[in-house]
Amino acid sequence: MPDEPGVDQGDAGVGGSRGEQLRGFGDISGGLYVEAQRPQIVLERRPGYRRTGEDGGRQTNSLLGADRDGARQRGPDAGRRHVGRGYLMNGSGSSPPVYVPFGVGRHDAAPPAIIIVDACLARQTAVATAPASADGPRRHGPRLTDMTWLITGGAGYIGAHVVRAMTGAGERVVVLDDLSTGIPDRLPADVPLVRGSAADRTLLDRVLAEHAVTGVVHLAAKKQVGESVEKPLLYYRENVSGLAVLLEAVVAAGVRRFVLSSSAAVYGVPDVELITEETPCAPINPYGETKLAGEWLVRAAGKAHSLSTGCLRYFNVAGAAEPELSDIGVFNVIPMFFDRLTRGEAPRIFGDDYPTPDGTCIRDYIHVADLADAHLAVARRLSEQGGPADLTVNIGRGEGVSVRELADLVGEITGHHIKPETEPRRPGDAARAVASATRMSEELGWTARRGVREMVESAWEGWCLRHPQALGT
Ligand SMILES: O=c1ccn([C@@H]2O[C@H](COP(=O)(O)OP(=O)(O)O[C@H]3O[C@H](CO)[C@H](O)[C@H](O)[C@H]3O)[C@@H](O)[C@H]2O)c(=O)[nH]1
Repeated sequence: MPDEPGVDQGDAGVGGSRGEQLRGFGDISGGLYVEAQRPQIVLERRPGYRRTGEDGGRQTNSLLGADRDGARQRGPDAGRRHVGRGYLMNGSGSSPPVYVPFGVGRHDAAPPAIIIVDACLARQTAVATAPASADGPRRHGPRLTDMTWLITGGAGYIGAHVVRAMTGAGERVVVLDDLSTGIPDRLPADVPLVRGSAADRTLLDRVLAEHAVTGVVHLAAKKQVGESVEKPLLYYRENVSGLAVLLEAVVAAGVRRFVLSSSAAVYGVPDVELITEETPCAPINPYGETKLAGEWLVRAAGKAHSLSTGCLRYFNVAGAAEPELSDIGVFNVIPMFFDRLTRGEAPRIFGDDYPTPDGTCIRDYIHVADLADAHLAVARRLSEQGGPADLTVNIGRGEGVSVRELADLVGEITGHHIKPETEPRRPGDAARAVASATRMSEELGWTARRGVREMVESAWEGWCLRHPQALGT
């Protein structure tokens, strides 16, 4: 094993059968068990993770995450970084690389850790500390989940909130984002970011293996309705063909959980009070079509390849958990109102002759932080043994708000009381699109906690951060 600057080396036991010991790196082909005598094979001295792709180059023969000196740290971080996990790679050159996902307890506890590895795919499926020895009880390390989630599009507006929710709940994540609209600064410093396309098979193979990914949350996609009408081929390529490439990589890597970001756009313009997951899907634009085709693809792949899948149909997403994470696009009604007000212009209401109480369209707005929590709930459900293999859920609040009501609230919160102007209807708008959110609450116990006021307030804070002039106009 070559020395790397700043990297400590230890002993590894890698066995062709349980208990057989080798030193350093070994070939585990055919072996069911890997037993690490001193789990800290190679630890980065600096805390946090190395980044790949963007600035880190290839990672070989290194563990991710732990800072060996962390045990002696004081303060809030003390002891927190002692979960060593990562992978070993057989880099002999004579045989294909074998990746051994690797998880251990606190290194100061140093119990021999038994890592059970799937024989075919060398994928970690469980970690347990060794039984108590004769010289006293062993200290058990922290329970480790065996999941690492790849979040594609994790540097985007919604993706960054998903990253925040999942890492906040103790999940291990890695982000893949081409940064076409994503912003690296949205991510916590210790979340690995790989820059690249979620449809790049070579990159995907590497990332899935190097990070020992066990589940994928796929958010990277094109998402503008109008653009999809002008560029349907681009939307089908990105949202459908690209998804097929990702699923091929996922299946080949033996990843078993897949969560897809879908949209209420799959329903089209149904004439119902509440849209349930059983409401027929009839998208009216290429964006909605690609989301529906993506769902089909995911479910079919799930059935054929034993993938547990979840498709989340988002309704109208708004707000921000922190101002820095807010949406920078001006494609939806709330930022479009802010934009007009900031320029001293009247917000526009597209149509006030709909068959609704005040004549304007009704939508179901969902706070992005609630939406992110819903991803966590679905991801965890898929991780549970016996969880549904195929879950399709609306993510909304089940409450409608009209455009006029929203305009009034925006005026109140921003202090910009410019009377909205009414314009002709916008083609393709449904009079009403409100979710039935009962499946999420009944099956997963998830319900949205934040209301529309909180969405507008937090969105406004984020807007003012980027448009300070909005406060002065
Ligand atoms: O300046 C504006 C902007 C929008 N609207 C109205 O506000 C409502 C919401 O419009 P958005 O563009 O914010 O959202 P949509 O409901 O059209 O679409 C959103 O929800 C869809 C799912 O139904 C898709 O997910 C889509 O990507 C997402 O933007 C619509 O009635 C629209 O006509 C206005 O009156 N004035």
